[in-house]
Amino acid sequence: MSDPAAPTTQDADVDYLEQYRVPCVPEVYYIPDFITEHEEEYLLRKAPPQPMWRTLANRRLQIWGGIIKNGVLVGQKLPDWLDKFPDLVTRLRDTGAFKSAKHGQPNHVIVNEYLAGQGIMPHEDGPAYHPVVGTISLGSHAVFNYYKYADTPSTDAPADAGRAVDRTPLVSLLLEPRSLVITRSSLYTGHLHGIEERTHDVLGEDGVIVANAHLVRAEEARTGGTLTRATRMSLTCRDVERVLDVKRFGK
Ligand SMILES: O=C(O)CCC(=O)C(=O)O
Ligand SMILES: [Fe+2]
Repeated sequence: MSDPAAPTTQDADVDYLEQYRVPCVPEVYYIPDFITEHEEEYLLRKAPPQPMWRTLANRRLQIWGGIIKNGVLVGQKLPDWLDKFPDLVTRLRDTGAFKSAKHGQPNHVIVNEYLAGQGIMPHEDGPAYHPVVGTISLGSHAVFNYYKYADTPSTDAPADAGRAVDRTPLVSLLLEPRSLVITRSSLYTGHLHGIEERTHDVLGEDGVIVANAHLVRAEEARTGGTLTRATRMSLTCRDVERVLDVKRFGK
């Protein structure tokens, strides 16, 4: 079993993140083995309650931490499997990545599950979130792409409302099982992100050059080769700044 790469509180500073910095991309950090195999197994097989899945055309999802209405989170306590075992919230806080966020740690988690061949269209996430996103991958890898708009953004145009997208990714990252990727940059605001619907990813010169090649476990990212996708579950963890406290109504 691999050890988690999570830091202890005393080394929760910029240096911890620096070693995981993705070169040539502003403020993106890739941390392999952020969670253990045991934790991964628990999260995949036991944790997300079956009745909570919402099935969409190309993935299914659960949303934890509350509902966002008009940019305000109607907050609900995160379940134990996100903040006790595994203690993901504390571990994410201890990376230091959320230091500049209002609550210093995530309060909202989207769980997505993709079968091999499924993905998510290029999109923007909206303004409710502080521009720090922590994404944990479980069960399978994915190639995560950032895209730019094909036109020059006009300052008063609403985000992605009918604007053409340049379908050649600006940057691609390989997200391996048990890894964490932290994005704290303009890549989340003013750009789009997505995952192509594929059963296999060809890496290297004949396929995708990933910007985090030297940080990943898979040799294929450096030497070239094909990775076969399986079912992937992702946890997209964020700090929603504006929270309506409804403790008195809920658990
Ligand atoms: O599965 C992922 O890593 C991406 C999920 C995502 O972009 C979203 O839920 O908005
Ligand atoms: Fe997204």
